[in-house]
Amino acid sequence: MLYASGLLLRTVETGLINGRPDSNAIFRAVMLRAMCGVFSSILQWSIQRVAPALQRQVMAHFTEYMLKERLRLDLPTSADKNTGSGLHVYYLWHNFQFLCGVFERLFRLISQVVFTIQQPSGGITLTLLSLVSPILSTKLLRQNPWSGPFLYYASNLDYLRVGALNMFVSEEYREEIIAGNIGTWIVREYERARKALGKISDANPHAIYATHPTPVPTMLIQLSGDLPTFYWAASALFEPRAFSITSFAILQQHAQALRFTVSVLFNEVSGIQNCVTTVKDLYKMADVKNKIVDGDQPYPNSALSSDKGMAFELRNVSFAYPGSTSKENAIRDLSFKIPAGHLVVIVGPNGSGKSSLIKLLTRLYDVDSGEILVDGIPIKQYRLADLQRAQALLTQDHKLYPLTLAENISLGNPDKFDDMDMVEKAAEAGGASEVIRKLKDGLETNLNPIQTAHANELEGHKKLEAILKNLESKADVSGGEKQRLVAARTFMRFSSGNIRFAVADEPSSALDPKAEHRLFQRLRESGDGKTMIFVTHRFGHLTKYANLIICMKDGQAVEIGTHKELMARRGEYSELYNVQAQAFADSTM
Ligand SMILES: Nc1ncnc2c1ncn2[C@@H]1O[C@H](COP(=O)(O)OP(=O)(O)OP(=O)(O)O)[C@@H](O)[C@H]1O
Repeated sequence: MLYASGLLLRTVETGLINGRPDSNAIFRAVMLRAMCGVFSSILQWSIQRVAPALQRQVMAHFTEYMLKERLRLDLPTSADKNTGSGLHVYYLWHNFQFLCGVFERLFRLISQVVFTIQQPSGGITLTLLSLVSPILSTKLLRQNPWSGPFLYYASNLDYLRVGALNMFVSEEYREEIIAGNIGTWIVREYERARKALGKISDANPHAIYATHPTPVPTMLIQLSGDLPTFYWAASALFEPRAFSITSFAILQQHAQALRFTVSVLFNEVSGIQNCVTTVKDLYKMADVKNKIVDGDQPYPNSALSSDKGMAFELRNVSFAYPGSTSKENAIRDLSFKIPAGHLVVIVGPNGSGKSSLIKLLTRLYDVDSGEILVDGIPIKQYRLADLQRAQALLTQDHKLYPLTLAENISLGNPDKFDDMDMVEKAAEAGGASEVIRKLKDGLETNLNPIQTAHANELEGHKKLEAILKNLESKADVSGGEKQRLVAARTFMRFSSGNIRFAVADEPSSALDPKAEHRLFQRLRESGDGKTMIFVTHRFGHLTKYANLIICMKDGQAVEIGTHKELMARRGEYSELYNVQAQAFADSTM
């Protein structure tokens, strides 16, 4: 287009100087310019048409890649920040678009340089002069703190207070703010902190530090941008015969276009580095090795494993969560044995290490020192998939998946995914049948559907409002009902017939006493005499079935034995037990 514009100007100028404008030549130049315009529009339109399809394919490819790579990570590895967990597939698409843009600008630069160099009056000099301003601005702006790596943080306590108090507008706190009547306090405290902050700027650090202390760099950049004009003025003085307004206009156009393209490309250099880093991070995901190393021994071991389930032995086991800032280990020098088929109850105060112990026994984490043996050989020697197939774990943290309830329960035993009879039996065992019956769509209800509706300025648009309301309406259940549904998934897991070790880690915190009693009873029945561990704070009715009670405190097993033995000892366990028994004794008075 630059070439066509130049040609048109020159043809018109020649015609004016000769006094006989060449209408054919002018027509051809106009047509060339117009065709360039048409071609450019078609090109842009095609890109807009192709881009969404390309975006879909690129994003679908990388979404699947990231899904696979993330799902294969174990717990300690996925907690590590260097596993590409911060990557989002949109970045990849943007990077792709960005790189396409860089190539486009490189092509543009080459064509602009080629045309500018060919200009009759000082094309090469002009090309070089056009580069001065972008180079200078890159050099001068390098002093700007934001062009290199940086980290900034706020340390002003009043500023942090203002930010924290501002968060109270979130819906999350509404109920407690109203119930606790703390709205007035929040506003008062906000005003105090705001006043204390005074005139200290709370603008973004970019805005505060972006400007240079003197105007000199900006002036230099501006003047260097005018170098092609100065050059043209000088050549008009020294070489008046080569001087013409047309050549000035053409050179100006070329110089401006060139300067702009080079500036944009220079600014994009750091972006290219970021792109390369992102792509490297993406492909590094495939190289991330799981911290929990798989073993090669099959489980069950025909020579060692008992039909009664897994037997455990812990030898001087210690464990701290990776990256934990706690001064104490979660588990400290723990040693005990659980014979196959035993029903074990683990009790102890909050933070005493009960759940951490379960995570080690189910090999969600590895011990830091010491050893755990399963059926006589180190747990690390078994194939992880075999161990996982033989375990059923139910905790209070387990979540409902964003799928239908039928699928939520079915996934306890993916081999019997479509077996609705089994799903219904599992729901019954988990105490969830009643919950499901109450829901309009029953087992087909999705309690956590992904939301895709997007609306804007709907006020007054009754029809659209009604559609949105319908789209957004979703069923909800109580905390205890959710626990029943999650428990149903565990009962489905029992139906695989492979379970040799079952754990229930406080799965009943939100259940009413009757439901809790029933859940424990059904779990014991489904456990079918295999090794089973219950972690609970309300252990009264479980103790009579327990072969072994482990009382934890500060990451250690302070007492191990049967209910009778531990009560006779009058230690930690009997104290915990008596507190609960006392409550019942008092209530009968
Ligand atoms: N993911 C984690 N990262 C770091 N520390 C953790 C993590 N989970 C637990 N801890 C710490 O490990 C210690 C033992 O926690 P654990 O959850 O095993 O206790 P618990 O006996 O199950 O407690 P509760 O009865 O409250 O469930 C606690 O000090 C806790 O703060």
